[in-house]
Amino acid sequence: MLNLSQNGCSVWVASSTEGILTPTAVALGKFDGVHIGHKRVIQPILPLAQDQERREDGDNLAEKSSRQTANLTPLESQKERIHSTVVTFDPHPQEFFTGQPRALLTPLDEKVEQLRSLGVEQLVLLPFDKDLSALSPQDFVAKILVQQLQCQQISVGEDFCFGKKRMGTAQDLQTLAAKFNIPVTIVPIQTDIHDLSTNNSDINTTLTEDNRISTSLIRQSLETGDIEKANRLLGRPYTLTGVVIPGQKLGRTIGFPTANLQLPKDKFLPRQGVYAVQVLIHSQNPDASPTQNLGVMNIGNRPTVNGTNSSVEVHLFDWSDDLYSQKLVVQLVKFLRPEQKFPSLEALKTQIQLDCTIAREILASH
Ligand SMILES: Cc1cc2nc3c(=O)[nH]c(=O)nc-3n(C[C@H](O)[C@H](O)[C@H](O)COP(=O)(O)O)c2cc1C
Ligand SMILES: Nc1ncnc2c1ncn2[C@@H]1O[C@H](COP(=O)(O)OP(=O)(O)O)[C@@H](O)[C@H]1O
Repeated sequence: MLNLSQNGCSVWVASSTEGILTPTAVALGKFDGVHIGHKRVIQPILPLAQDQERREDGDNLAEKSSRQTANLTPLESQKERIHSTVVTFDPHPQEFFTGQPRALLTPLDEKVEQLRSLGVEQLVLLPFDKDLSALSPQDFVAKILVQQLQCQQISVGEDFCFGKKRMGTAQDLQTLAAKFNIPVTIVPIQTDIHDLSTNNSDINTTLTEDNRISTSLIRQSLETGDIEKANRLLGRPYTLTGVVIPGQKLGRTIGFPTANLQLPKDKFLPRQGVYAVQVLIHSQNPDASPTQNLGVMNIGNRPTVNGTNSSVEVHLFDWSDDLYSQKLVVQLVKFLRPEQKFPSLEALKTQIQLDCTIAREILASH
């Protein structure tokens, strides 16, 4: 069990159901990206929403809460607090079945940070293995949700599937959980309204799977460099978070020092090329607030200097201090151009100067 905390708030992260905070209100899913559709699924289990549901649920809930708090000392009633819990699978089920490592929009640390900012108290990573994948929907509900998680409330997306061969649907979950008096909220799939209102006049052709807000639609947008769309679907900027490591020390010789980022191995990278970015610099002092800066980023192999490996590097505007070992959170704003092989360092330098001018304009009006 890990307690990852920041700014005084923390998320309990458990890699099994042992020793977790119970009872729980559970949002179930993979939640890669924690996009706006995911947030709608998580929202009903947050403490405020739980209170509201309790108020709205009249007699039924009055009876339930008196059952929970009757004859309890304040400490005991605190123990009975329902803990908002996101339950997900590790590894990603697709990785388990294909054996192929899967790049993620939000590797663990980023997912925890997003959940923390939403007010989620606990993240349980169910080890996705042969045993878990073989559980029937009935057993999943009885053993995992009821017995181990002591679940009192559940929220899932409309397309949620669970149990052996993904046999159980969200409706099945509702029916099975009802036998244990556990209410299940089924959240409708969200669509990208921007595309519906701007792209097409024929509404029937646009109300397709293509407009569903999903992790794969965000991945596609990032792959094509459509950062505006990815950010819209995420409800926040797509970010690359890493620690600054040394590079070839060439940047400073052309007047554009670049902080090279070491990213988690499983981080999903957007299209290679140059971007306008906003950057949060976290100093090593955990109590200090991050500083916000603007800059340009290149993702690629640096063919001009015969680079062999892919790198992610950021040049910050109006900055000249050392950044080695610091944590940067780079927020992508706009894709500017693909990476190119220039005939000389001088030609590369001229192009980077132009990139900076364009990026400054974009970021100023952002
Ligand atoms: C805004 C920006 C654009 C870049 N564009 C290219 C490019 O088109 N082609 C290329 O080979 N390298 C490009 N680079 C990478 C440079 O080659 C790299 O920053 C330089 O070699 C310094 O590397 P170092 O940090 O290892 O010293 C770009 C870097 C930045 C910051
Ligand atoms: N404006 C800036 N943007 C990015 N890094 C900067 C800047 N000014 C100073 N630095 C520092 O210089 C380093 C980059 O210089 P560079 O010559 O490109 O070396 P390296 O190849 O090690 O990245 C960064 O890691 C950081 O410590």
